[in-house]
Amino acid sequence: MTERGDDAKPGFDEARAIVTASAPPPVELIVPLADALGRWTAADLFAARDCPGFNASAMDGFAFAADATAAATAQMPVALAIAGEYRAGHSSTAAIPGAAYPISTGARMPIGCDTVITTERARVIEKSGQRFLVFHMPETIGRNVRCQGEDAQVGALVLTPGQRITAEAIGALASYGVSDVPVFRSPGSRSFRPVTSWAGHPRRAPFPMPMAR
Ligand SMILES: Nc1nc2c(c(=O)[nH]1)N[C@H]1C(S)=C(S)[C@@H](COP(=O)(O)OP(=O)(O)OC[C@H]3O[C@@H](n4cnc5c(N)ncnc54)[C@H](O)[C@@H]3O)O[C@H]1N2
Ligand code: MOO
Repeated sequence: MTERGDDAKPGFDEARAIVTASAPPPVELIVPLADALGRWTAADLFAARDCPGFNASAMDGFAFAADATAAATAQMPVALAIAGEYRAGHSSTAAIPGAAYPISTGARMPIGCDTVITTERARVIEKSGQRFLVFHMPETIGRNVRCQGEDAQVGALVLTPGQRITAEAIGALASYGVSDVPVFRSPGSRSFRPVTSWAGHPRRAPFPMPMAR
């Protein structure tokens, strides 16, 4: 930083040293996540749960086990009987082997299903009142599925001390089940002692600061 060249006033580094020396050590607080925006972390933060918390569909479509489509060709298509239904909020139950399930974005995958085809790509036929999902080629396993813990696993280190809690961090912490956040109390004007030897002129810290919160 440039020095001011004015003997009556300290240069930047000296001024900073004076202010730093007059500041008390930072105070740690635990605040609810909703009050953490803009603060600085005071400790390591760990994911409190897996994110996603369960295997979920990333698309509206049909869930099935990709294995069941392995033999599909244009000449010998594979037809999976459409059963049940999985909507967001439903619990997961065991799939009938070889069946396909209508599923919505965010819904839990049926146990035993590992792949989702979107409604747009799905070819559905009906025979004698039963609907079938038809494949003319094998489907890639894992497509359109968000796996439990793929963003963060419970216990994963999410933030280290001294990091600014941004809006993005708030969203991530909420997803990871973190509800209370260790932060440093924001400095307030009352945190600083008056500076009494400022080139002989009693002064206070020369800039306005927010009150402690
Ligand atoms: N077969 C396909 N599936 C999906 C596709 C696709 O192209 N084909 N796109 C995927 C993508 S990308 C996304 S993103 C998701 C979107 O699904 P969501 O369920 O997340 O979103 P919506 O259907 O729009 O539902 C949102 C729902 O929330 C209501 N809303 C909006 N704001 C608020 C608020 N502040 N508080 C409460 N509720 C709110 C809104 O009215 C809607 O009802 O789909 C993939 N799947
Ligand atoms: O419309 Mo989306 O791309 O997952 O947010």
